Amino acid sequence: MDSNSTQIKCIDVSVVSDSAAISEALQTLGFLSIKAAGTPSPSQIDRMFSISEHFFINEGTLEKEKVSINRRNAGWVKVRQETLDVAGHPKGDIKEAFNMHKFTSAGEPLQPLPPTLSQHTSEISTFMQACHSLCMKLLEAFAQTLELPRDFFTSKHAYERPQGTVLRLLYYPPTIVPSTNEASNINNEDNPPVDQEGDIRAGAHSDYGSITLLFQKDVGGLQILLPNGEWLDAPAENDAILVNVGDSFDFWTGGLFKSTQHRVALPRTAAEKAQARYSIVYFLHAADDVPLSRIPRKGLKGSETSEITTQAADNQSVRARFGIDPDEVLTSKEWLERRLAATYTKGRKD
Ligand SMILES: O=C(O)CCC(=O)C(=O)O
Ligand SMILES: [Fe+2]
Repeated sequence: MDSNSTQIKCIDVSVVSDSAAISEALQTLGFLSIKAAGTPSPSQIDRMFSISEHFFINEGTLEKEKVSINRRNAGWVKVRQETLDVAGHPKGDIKEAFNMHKFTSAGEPLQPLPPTLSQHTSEISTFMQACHSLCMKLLEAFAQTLELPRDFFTSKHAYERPQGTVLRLLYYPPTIVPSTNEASNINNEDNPPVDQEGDIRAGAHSDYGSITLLFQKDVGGLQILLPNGEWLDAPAENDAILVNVGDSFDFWTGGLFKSTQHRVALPRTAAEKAQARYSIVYFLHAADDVPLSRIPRKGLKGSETSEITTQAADNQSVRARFGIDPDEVLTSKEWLERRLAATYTKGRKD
């Protein structure tokens, strides 16, 4: 195990009751890695990567454009359409994405899907439900960690309540044309070619919801911002699911659980530049009307005992980073809409 994997706390989901380990991970890095999750199973994850690759490589641009990203955050995102770090990388992320809202409990999609995805609705639906159950297990463990009732967080995320939860397929194209080693002018003539110095695959950001499950395959690039300002390279481990908490937990816990910034760097060596990167993300969001208000402080184990932790938490909290007044309470939906409006500077469909 290299030093970077040791910095990311690894827990076995069957012992998810190890609340001390979870608590420490969420209060320091905001990320943890889980192995042996059981569900989604390794074969389900593999299948989702195949489905994703088939969509990004074989689906025609016309079909993709028909399902272009809309204001409900569903659909296809083209290269440079989303700008996660507007200040640092304003030309837009070098990635494509496809966002799917949760399907109905009967497995029906609630948005139009392109042909390469609509032939797999049943597998996609099962995968989403597996991701959701894993998130519910984690939410129960988080509640336990905070000495709150077991269903304190799960009740805010019931599968049938309207919410911003999405399954996102991500494709980061190669940044050079392997045969010529020239910068590739990625699938989109109106875009400038990739600039090795000034571009990024995904700009620095924190996630907006409650829990993020990240599935990676073979190719690294994810970097996590450490408290000392350095970027930690997160290894791409095919058999691990990387879990991080998003802004909602930061709001709920007053910054005690970290919604840590992260980014996906451009590949560095010629061999890496010629490679595409695929990842799959499940973004869990609380139901639309759930307020992102501070949860009872007595539940925040550690917050009274360590003043330093609390101060550090407050300084880096989402409220502090975005200059949000301590009295302003947003709902889960309002926060999501505010963040999306800031990052889709080039527009979305209605
Ligand atoms: O692709 C990845 O590894 C991370 C993507 C990410 O952070 C995001 O989409 O929020
Ligand atoms: Fe993210």
